Amino acid sequence: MTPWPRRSLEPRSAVSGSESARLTGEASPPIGRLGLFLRRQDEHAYVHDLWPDIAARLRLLGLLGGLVCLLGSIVDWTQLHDSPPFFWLLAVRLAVLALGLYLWRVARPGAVARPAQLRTALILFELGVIVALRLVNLGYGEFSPYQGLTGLLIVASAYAFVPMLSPVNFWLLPLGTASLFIQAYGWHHASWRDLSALLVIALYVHILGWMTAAHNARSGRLLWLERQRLEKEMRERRTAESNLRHLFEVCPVPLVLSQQDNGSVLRFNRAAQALLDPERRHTEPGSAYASNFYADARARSAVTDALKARGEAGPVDVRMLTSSGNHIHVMLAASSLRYDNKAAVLTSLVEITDRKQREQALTRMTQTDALTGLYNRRGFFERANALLQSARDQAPSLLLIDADHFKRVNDAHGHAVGDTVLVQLANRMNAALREGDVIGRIGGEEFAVFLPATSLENAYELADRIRLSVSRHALRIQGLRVPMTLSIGVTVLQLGESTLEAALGRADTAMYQAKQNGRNRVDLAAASVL
Ligand SMILES: Nc1nc2c(ncn2[C@@H]2O[C@H](COP(=O)(O)OP(=O)(O)OP(=O)(O)O)[C@@H](O)[C@H]2O)c(=O)[nH]1
Repeated sequence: MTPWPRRSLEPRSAVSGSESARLTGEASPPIGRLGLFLRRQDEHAYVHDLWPDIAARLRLLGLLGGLVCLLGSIVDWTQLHDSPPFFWLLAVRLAVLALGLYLWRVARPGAVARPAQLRTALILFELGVIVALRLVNLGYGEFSPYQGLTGLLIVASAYAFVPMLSPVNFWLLPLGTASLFIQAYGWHHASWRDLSALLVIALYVHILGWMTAAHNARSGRLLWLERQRLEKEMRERRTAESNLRHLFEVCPVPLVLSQQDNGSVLRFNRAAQALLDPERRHTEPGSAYASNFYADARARSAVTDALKARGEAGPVDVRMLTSSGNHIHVMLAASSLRYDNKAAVLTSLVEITDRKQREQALTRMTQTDALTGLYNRRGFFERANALLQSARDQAPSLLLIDADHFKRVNDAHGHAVGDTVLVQLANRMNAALREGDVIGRIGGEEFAVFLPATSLENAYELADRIRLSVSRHALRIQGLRVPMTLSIGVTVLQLGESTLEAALGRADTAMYQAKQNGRNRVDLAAASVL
């Protein structure tokens, strides 16, 4: 007999709410004292669902029980030979076999699950066995304690083995034993001495049997409810997952799901595929890496660092590279999550290339001198100050260049020619510069040049080259020969100087000094020694 936890030995009040609800969620069907569902439709669903197991046990019971009952005829023969009681007992045993076969048929392999029919067939078979046992006692015309013990053994196996499908199954077993005692005492006049020992065993078998059967019935039903709940949860989870997957796919915002550890792309949604991989080169999971799509490694590591530190990054504007090699601008936001039990990153992208280009065009406009195409004053200071902040090992130098007697050009040839002179001067200066130098027109006929990592000596040489390139070859404008000269002030910045202002003041003084000293000159700022 199966052991069970101590608390289940005590008869229970109906576990309608608490336990089954705790195990199976709010709306669990109530279970009664006998471990059966209180509602018929719940019992029906339970048997229907566990049909293969329940039917297998009952068809074995029907077939074996019926055959064993028939085999009892051999014992009848040894007792009764070919007397009339032998034949009517044979008829009774055949009837029990028929009921057993009926139970087998209802529960046969492949049969349609019919819980109500199965319940009836089981009750009929049990009734048949009880009636047959009583008639055997009657046919033998005597009562022996061995017959009583055999009956109790059958009862004990029934409690342990037969699945209880209705309260009738519980009541029939003690009813069968009670009928045995009534028959033994009332019909066969058995002595109380013989019956008392059997009565103690019978009470023990029935009390233990009821508890075992009720415990088994309850455990089976609770397990079934738990399984139902889990299956429901799984179904709901699968539905939620499929909805999410669908939403992910059709979401108009480009979304990329990637592994956090190596950046391997697990999935693009349609919009992200169209944006980052228009030629659909990476349709298989793992065939692309998120890092491939960043145009700027620094932006990529900023996003990665933020994800590691806070679990999310952005929104931030990032330049990206599509799989076809085009640069695009996106506003990127990313957050860490778990996917397939691994750390993953969901990145959303909003393309802002047009906006960015408009912004850049606008910025260029506000930073550019419309006449010469050089930086204007604002643009020059923004660019040069940015370079100044990043100056590390060698200090930069600054030139301030002013056209000499420019007013005379305007006066002599008109403003339009003056404009062209400014453009040609800008071109000549530009031609003398290296890549990385920054030149701007910061006043009417005044230019500034920022020379990153340039010594005063080199800056002086460059300034003089510029001066000579203008003074040695007069400008030619619409057939006019316009000789021009430049006065240039030169200064070097100190490492650690945070703005250009002081340096510009020094260069301006040096340039003014050059004017004073006769123009067409390069002068160094005071305290600057070559
Ligand atoms: N054509 C033209 N002239 C300009 C522009 N901006 C400023 N100017 C003129 O440049 C001249 C500057 O004259 P000044 O400040 O007296 O200087 P300068 O004649 O070059 O004499 P010094 O600087 O002392 O050598 C003025 O006549 C301005 O009108 C411009 O964009 N186009």
